[in-house]
Amino acid sequence: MSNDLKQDALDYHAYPTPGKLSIELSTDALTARDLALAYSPGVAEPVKAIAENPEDAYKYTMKGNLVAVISNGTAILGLGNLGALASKPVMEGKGLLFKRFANVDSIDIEVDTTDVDDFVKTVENIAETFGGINLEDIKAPECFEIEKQLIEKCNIPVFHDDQHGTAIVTVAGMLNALEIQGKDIKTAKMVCLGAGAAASACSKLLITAGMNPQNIFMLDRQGVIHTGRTDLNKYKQEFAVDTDRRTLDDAMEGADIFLGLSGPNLLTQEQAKKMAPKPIIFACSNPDPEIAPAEALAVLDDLIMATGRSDFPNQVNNVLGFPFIFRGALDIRATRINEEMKLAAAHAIKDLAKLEVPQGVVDAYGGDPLSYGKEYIIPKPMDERLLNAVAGAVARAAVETGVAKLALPEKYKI
Ligand SMILES: O=C([O-])CC(=O)C(=O)O
Ligand SMILES: [Mg+2]
Repeated sequence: MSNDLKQDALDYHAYPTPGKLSIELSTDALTARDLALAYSPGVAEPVKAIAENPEDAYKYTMKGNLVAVISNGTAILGLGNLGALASKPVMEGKGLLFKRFANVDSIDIEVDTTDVDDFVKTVENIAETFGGINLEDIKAPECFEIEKQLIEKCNIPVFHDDQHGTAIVTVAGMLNALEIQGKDIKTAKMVCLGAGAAASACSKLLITAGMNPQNIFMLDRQGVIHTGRTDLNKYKQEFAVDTDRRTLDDAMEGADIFLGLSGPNLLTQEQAKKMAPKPIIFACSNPDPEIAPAEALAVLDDLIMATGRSDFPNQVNNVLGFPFIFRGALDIRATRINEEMKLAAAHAIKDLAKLEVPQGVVDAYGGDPLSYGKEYIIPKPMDERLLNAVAGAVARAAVETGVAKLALPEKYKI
């Protein structure tokens, strides 16, 4: 990152007040009567109503539009385990995006423990406060167990964004990239660098979308995950393939797709050059990709290149997913976010990229024309159509699969 950007980023967080969020009142609190209603004695009435009927919490409190963004800081972006407190700017950032793009209120909670049971117990005990729980930047493999247990214990949606948000957006962008390059997902060969939360979820959703598991070479720090390895946990074992390829160099030979969900600068130009014609590189490590777009494009002129960043074309980042997915889930009071809802979100994002781009979006991104193609495989986060398209798709899928407690709102009917 340039020194300018670094200092501007620190200033952005420091001024005009520290951090990126604040809490506003949503009712009048001007008169003595207002206070008598808002607090003692009036507050006793909603208390009694909720005690009698817990669903009334949605009617009388902010629960229904409130998401908790919860992390323990063990996998902050692609930066690694920097602790709970250091994750707070990212979690506040997710809150900013929730509010800015989908008018979802959120509060970040940094839980200072690396113990799975401790983490689950903490979240379970506070879950009722919220309409949904967005787990963020928790390292694998703990994140898998944490999410599984919390989904079982909570009757509100629990969603690990780095797994499913990233997977939904990746599948959306990948289907379009494959189409533009004239490749078939059923035969495309992919190298997935990284074997953490995002890598595992992206690979699974790509398999659901048609990719052949035998065509995926996943690599962790030890190299290709293959059936001969004895050091694999059960989550990595799912991706073990019978191959004699061992290193990233071996794996890249003839690959159609490179999907990076690992760390900065781990793919060289020499390795990129080994790919098949018309390759696709999604270098999604944040903030610094596995290979810089300029470096990759310098050696592969027929490449489709995407990163997780907003300052390059093709931003494949979970910001295109989580605000709208929760909007849809909250609007029909979903009890969970199931596979059908995830796939519906991916297809909604994919399809939106093919529509003409409104001038407001073009202007917001510097004025250069944007149309479906190599440098525009996925909509821009500023595209206001995402809200209705993705939230609506999620809400409809929830109703169809029987996990919605409310009827489909008029605005989502098609
Ligand atoms: O915050 C972002 O830009 C995307 C994300 O969830 C991550 O990298 O962990
Ligand atoms: Mg994250």
